Amino acid sequence: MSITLFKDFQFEAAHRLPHVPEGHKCGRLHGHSFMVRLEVTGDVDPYTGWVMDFAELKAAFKPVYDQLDHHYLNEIDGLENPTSEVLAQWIWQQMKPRVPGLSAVMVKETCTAGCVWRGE
Ligand SMILES: Nc1nc2c(c(=O)[nH]1)N=C([C@H](O)[C@H](O)COP(=O)(O)OP(=O)(O)OP(=O)(O)O)CN2
Ligand SMILES: [Zn+2]
Repeated sequence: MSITLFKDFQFEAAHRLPHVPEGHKCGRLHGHSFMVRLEVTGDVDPYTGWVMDFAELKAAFKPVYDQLDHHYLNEIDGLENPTSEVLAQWIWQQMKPRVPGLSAVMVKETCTAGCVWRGE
């Protein structure tokens, strides 16, 4: 039985979007409490009753979290234009080798805005 689990993370970071039109508010340096949701899809182990331990997923995300939390995203390799869309794909690239069952990465910049990357 295949099922999708998720775990949410929050980190604080600053960014600016260098390719927005002149005068756009997001061209200025500002910060967000970013929310990241990692989804993992797989079979439920009949003995443990889970796809994977949430704690294992948290441990796998820790090195990525440490790169992002309280950092200026534009200074990170691959995040020179740190839109939600770019960040979701970047997190996917970091996490997929660590978590083969990864099926989606959601990034929310605010309570009302974000995106979901489901890989290729
Ligand atoms: N498709 C995208 N559009 C925008 C992104 C993005 O990453 N992808 N990012 C931004 C800015 O980072 C901005 O900080 C967030 O945008 P917005 O939702 O407009 O922010 P507000 O909190 O001000 O939203 P309101 O609902 O108007 O209060 C912009 N666009
Ligand atoms: Zn922003």
